[in-house]
Amino acid sequence: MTTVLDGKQTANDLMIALKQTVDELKTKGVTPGLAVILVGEDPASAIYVRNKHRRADGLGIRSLQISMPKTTTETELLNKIEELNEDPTIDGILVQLPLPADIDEQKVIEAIDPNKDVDGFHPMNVGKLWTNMPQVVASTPYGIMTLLDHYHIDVTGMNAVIVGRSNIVGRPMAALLLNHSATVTIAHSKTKDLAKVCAQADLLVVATGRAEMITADMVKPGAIVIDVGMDRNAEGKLVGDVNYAQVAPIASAITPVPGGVGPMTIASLMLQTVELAKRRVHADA
Ligand SMILES: Nc1nc2c(c(=O)[nH]1)N[C@@H](CN(C=O)c1ccc(C(=O)N[C@@H](CCC(=O)O)C(=O)O)cc1)CN2
Ligand SMILES: [Mg+2]
Repeated sequence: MTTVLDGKQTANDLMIALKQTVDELKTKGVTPGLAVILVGEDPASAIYVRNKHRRADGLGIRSLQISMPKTTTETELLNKIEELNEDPTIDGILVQLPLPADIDEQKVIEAIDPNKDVDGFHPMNVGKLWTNMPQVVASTPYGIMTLLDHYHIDVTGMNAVIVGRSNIVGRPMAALLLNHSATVTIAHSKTKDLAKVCAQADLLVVATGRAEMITADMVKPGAIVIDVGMDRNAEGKLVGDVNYAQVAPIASAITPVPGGVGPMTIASLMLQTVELAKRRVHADA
């Protein structure tokens, strides 16, 4: 029997407990504050930002949604970040990616106060993660670890293969799995004999952005398969990077798309915003 790792349900369960924590923080005079900046009109980004706002709202987190036009200059964006860095009511700052092409993404990420960098993308937080002293961790890999934990899956000693080397998913995923004592391989578009590498995996995490590219022959029977992809297939249907129909029957556990990793990404953002806000209680005490 294959276990479907239900990210939607898990996220809902976690948010019930988190609401209590937020309520407790409020009795101590701290309302967690999250600022989400969206530059331009990318329709998918607009949906994700709206979903983040809804989740925050439901928890009682103060969520500041800042929409800036696609004509925004890099300087204007940096000034806005500076303003939020200085705002004591804001615990977490996030700039929705991707940014318009004429804005330097790395420069923007590095402008965020590392202590408010709720996405964990700032080099200081990346460094802390890779030295196994994580402060804030990228939401998608953090959500995947939380989902595995929720299903009592211990990755210690597992052969973990990650397909994809992005700063948002692949790299931080590798660091987290290594910190949890998995044996980690990062595969990517230049990897030789990808099918053979994937077929060695006890845990396969796929984040390539290529619709249904992981087929049954690339998966070891009994493997745990985590699909980070959100792609459209030829019929325009939302699918993952894994061919679910082929792979689900041979996997021991698998995430669906939608309803797997995506909801956990947003849940992680909420969990870490509240963690950042908790430090305000200690600072004020
Ligand atoms: N600053 C950031 N930008 C981006 C991040 C990020 O973590 N920080 N990640 C992605 C987008 N993303 C969150 O921002 C995100 C994407 C998708 C989902 C989600 O819940 N997906 C649903 C399906 C949605 C659909 O129907 O289209 C699911 O998987 O069930 C949540 C968050 C890039 N940018
Ligand atoms: Mg860019």
